[in-house]
Amino acid sequence: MADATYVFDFDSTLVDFETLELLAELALEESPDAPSTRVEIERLTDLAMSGEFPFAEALKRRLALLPLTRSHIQALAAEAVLRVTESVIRNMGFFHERGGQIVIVSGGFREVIAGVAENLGVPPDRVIANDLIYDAGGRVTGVADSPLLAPFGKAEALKALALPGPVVMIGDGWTDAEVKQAGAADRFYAFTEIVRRERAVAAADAEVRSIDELLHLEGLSGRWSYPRSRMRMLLLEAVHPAAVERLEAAGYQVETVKGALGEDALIDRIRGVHVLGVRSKTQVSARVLDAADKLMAVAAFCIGTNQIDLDAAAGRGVAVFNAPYSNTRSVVELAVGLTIALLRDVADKSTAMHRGEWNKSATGSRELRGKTLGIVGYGAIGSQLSVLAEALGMRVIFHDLTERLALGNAKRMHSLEALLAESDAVSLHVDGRTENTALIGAAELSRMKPGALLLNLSRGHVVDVGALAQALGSGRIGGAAIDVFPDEPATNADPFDSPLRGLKNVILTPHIGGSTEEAQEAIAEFAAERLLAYLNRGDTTFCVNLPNVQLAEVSGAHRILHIHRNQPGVLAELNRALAAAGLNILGQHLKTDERTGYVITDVDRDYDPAALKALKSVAGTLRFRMLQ
Ligand SMILES: NC(=O)c1ccc[n+]([C@@H]2O[C@H](COP(=O)([O-])OP(=O)(O)OC[C@H]3O[C@@H](n4cnc5c(N)ncnc54)[C@H](O)[C@@H]3O)[C@@H](O)[C@H]2O)c1
Ligand SMILES: O=C(O)CC[C@@H](O)C(=O)O
Repeated sequence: MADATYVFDFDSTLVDFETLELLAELALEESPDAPSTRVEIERLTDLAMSGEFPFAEALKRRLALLPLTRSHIQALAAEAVLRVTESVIRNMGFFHERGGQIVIVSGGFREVIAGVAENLGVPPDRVIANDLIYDAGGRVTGVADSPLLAPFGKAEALKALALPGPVVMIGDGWTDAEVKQAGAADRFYAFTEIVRRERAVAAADAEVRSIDELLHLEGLSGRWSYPRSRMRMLLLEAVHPAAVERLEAAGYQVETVKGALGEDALIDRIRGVHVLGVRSKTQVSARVLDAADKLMAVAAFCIGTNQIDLDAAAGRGVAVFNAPYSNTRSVVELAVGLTIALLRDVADKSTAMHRGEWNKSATGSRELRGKTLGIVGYGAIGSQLSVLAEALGMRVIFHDLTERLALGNAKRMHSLEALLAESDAVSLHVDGRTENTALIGAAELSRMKPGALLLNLSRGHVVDVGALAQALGSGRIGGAAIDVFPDEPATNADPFDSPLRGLKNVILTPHIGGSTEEAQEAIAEFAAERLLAYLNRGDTTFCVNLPNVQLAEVSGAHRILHIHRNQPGVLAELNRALAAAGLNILGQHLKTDERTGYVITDVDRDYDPAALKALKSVAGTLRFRMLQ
């Protein structure tokens, strides 16, 4: 199919607008009738594009409605080069390499199209469009007579060119569908990246949602790479819309679900999904991963990744990402606020006021200043809390399993027991590894200072809540602020229960440590970028279960990504397979961890797809994919 001629429509195909609608905006800026005129122009455009009204007549009527001048046309031409469709931008290489095989045919205006055609490498004599006529004052008075204005105009104009090879027509409108119907094209693809017109889709050989899909169907993309718009992303747990926007803008298909899904429900939904996005509630177990026939990556739109079976994912070549710092500050601010609220008994006093009770008393209320805060887990959150607490006048001690830099005057404690014995308030910020289950149980609570406070904003299983309820009930512990629970409801509609309900000086929050607008937006942007870097160029920076490799965009090459079990001889066998496929290696990178290896190989453009299949059978292969 390499010798085909590719004929592209312009409006809503190469660019993301309809010419006359944008001209209406420009020309009617000052007009009091602008809204009604715009509606009429949109109506005529839709009628013409869906084939319900003759194109030439619709063009004439729309032009008559607008006080158009040369400067409006020039302004639109300048804007058009900036409004090229996302998937056209991604596939500039195709347009530049095959400019001589491409024709642009449009009922729009040559002056508007010329700059875009030039940028795409399409020669001026391969642009078929209308020429505007101006009067002496530069006002548009109509369009020059051309075959485009006759019935089946595009088809007739193309026939006159006697194009070589099979002719492939790509466009969003009915006049594009007519090109094949009138015998001027062999195939018609309904292009729906910008607008989906049912009548054109029904008449098409296939619907393509992007240029990537077109190239895939025409066998022109790297035959192993997969068009983005066919890649399905499933984002659960009300991930912030900024992520959806970013991923859709990059050409991927995104589905969202508000709450978490249970294991069986997720197993039902995961088939055919290429990327899964979760927050803290959805358990991505080995069973889920077994059912995930297409899964390439999982993004945790949060810090914790204990809800994901990281080893099982690595064993299937599935990359897992998170957003390790985007909500850190939000958690810290809440921990500080909760400590003050506990020291001043704010929650109980407020509840009493709501019942109509006035209890002005200082008894038991204390300042933060001078108190000792014991931080368990001095990672990103713990160390940031240390800085803020010290700035508020607290004395900070901490305990961590690994060596951590003590910030400010914070003092390291060599055991949890020593920390518990000295702290007025203990704040837990350990990670969610299973070994941390019941890290704070009855024995640890009994080692705390009488009346001390406990805060848990880490993971629910870290505290034995039954033991805590007893210690609070007996007055041994003076108060607690708990944000995370062993059993958390999957959605806001599900009920919540805990032995901590109803106890005095206990503040319960619904796992909102990281739930600020700032944090959720930052997480969405960070995690979406990580996913795109991995999908589009193989970059695994910040991946939590595969070796981290930072990679630049692929340019002038195909990139082969090969994830394998870390066992002897894989690289040698891979390179033998590449040599047998006749591939010239332009660059290669291997990184391993104790269980997995990741090889990135950039090869020159000429390759035989059949021979590449051998790469899949290299012993130890977990996953293999090709970028272009
Ligand atoms: N409540 C929320 O909404 C919310 C928001 C974000 C993060 N989190 C949770 O907060 C926790 C901390 O997050 P982070 O970003 O600081 O993680 P981090 O990985 O940067 O830090 C965790 C620290 O805990 C230490 N640690 C682990 N087990 C320990 C133990 N038994 N004793 C002492 N130290 C131990 C680790 O060595 C590490 O330094 C995680 O569990 C995370 O899931 C909760
Ligand atoms: O947003 C969430 O569901 C979890 C937030 C928090 O626990 C995290 O790990 O970042």
